[in-house]
Amino acid sequence: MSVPDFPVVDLSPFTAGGGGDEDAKKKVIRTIGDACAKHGIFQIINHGVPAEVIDRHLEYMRTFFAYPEEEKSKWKPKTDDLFYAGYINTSKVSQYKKEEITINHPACTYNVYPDNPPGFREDLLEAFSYLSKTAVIIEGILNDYLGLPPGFLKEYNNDRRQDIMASFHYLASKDPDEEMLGVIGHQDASIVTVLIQDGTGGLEVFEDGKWIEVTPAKGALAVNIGDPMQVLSNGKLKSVEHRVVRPAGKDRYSVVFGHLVTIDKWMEPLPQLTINEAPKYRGFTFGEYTLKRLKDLRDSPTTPEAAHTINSYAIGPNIAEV
Ligand SMILES: O=C(O)CCC(=O)C(=O)O
Ligand SMILES: [Fe+2]
Repeated sequence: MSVPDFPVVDLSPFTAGGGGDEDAKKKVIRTIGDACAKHGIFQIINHGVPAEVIDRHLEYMRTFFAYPEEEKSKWKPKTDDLFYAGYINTSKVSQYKKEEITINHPACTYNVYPDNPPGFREDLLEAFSYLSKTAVIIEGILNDYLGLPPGFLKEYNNDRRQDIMASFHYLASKDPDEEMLGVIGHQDASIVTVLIQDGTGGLEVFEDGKWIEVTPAKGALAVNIGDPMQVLSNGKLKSVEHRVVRPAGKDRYSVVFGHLVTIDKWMEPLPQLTINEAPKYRGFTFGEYTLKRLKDLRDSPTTPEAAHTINSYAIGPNIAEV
């Protein structure tokens, strides 16, 4: 089921040469902020990432993922650490029928870049750079929506080295009885996630007790709020629960850009936003939260309650329902 009211926002007041008029900018801030408060997700057009860059990256992905396993496996992660980059086929190690190539910020020492197809490395870095710029714009918009001092979030989150981009290939399901989920329901560890979806569909969010499809709008990127933003905003912005259902008989390609904070960062509801209301979360480091989540990913907790989420830091009852 799809819902028409996840807004598709025209970001051009912020991307078309930067000289957008103030009223147009205010309108965008209000629409995006309200969407994040209500749904935690929206789509953007005129987002500053050229269509050629998106198409080229998707084309590179199709070529790369069509290679035999032994070729792709040349670009496996360098280490067995919880933090990794490179090629992984998750369908080999879990029920998730997808494969992925992940790069972290170019400054990251454990990045692995495929040489094949030629130019893929440059393409990955180009896509990373564009998606990062879009994420920074969205962070600034949320800063203003929350009434924070100009540039406050940019200053707070001024180290980009933990940012990550994962390019996914979801394998088409063939058997009607096969598990259809590509990614189970979860909330992201990002401040914001910027997502390229091909036209296939399959992204769903959990709202009002049901799963609702986020139908890809033409030329649009999807953007969702992650846990750290829900904590910093004291629950004003919603870290949306979402999942991916593999469309029957069709391969799906998507690119997930996580605009993160560094692991040393202290997370708690911002003082500016807890003047008139009590904090809903206790403080924690991003590192502690991330390590516990990555362990969950590896060890698959047997019940949803056992999984590490921001609710583990909630103060007071029923905080899950913000
Ligand atoms: O592939 C997608 O569309 C989204 C995947 C996702 O939610 C994630 O990797 O966090
Ligand atoms: Fe996600």
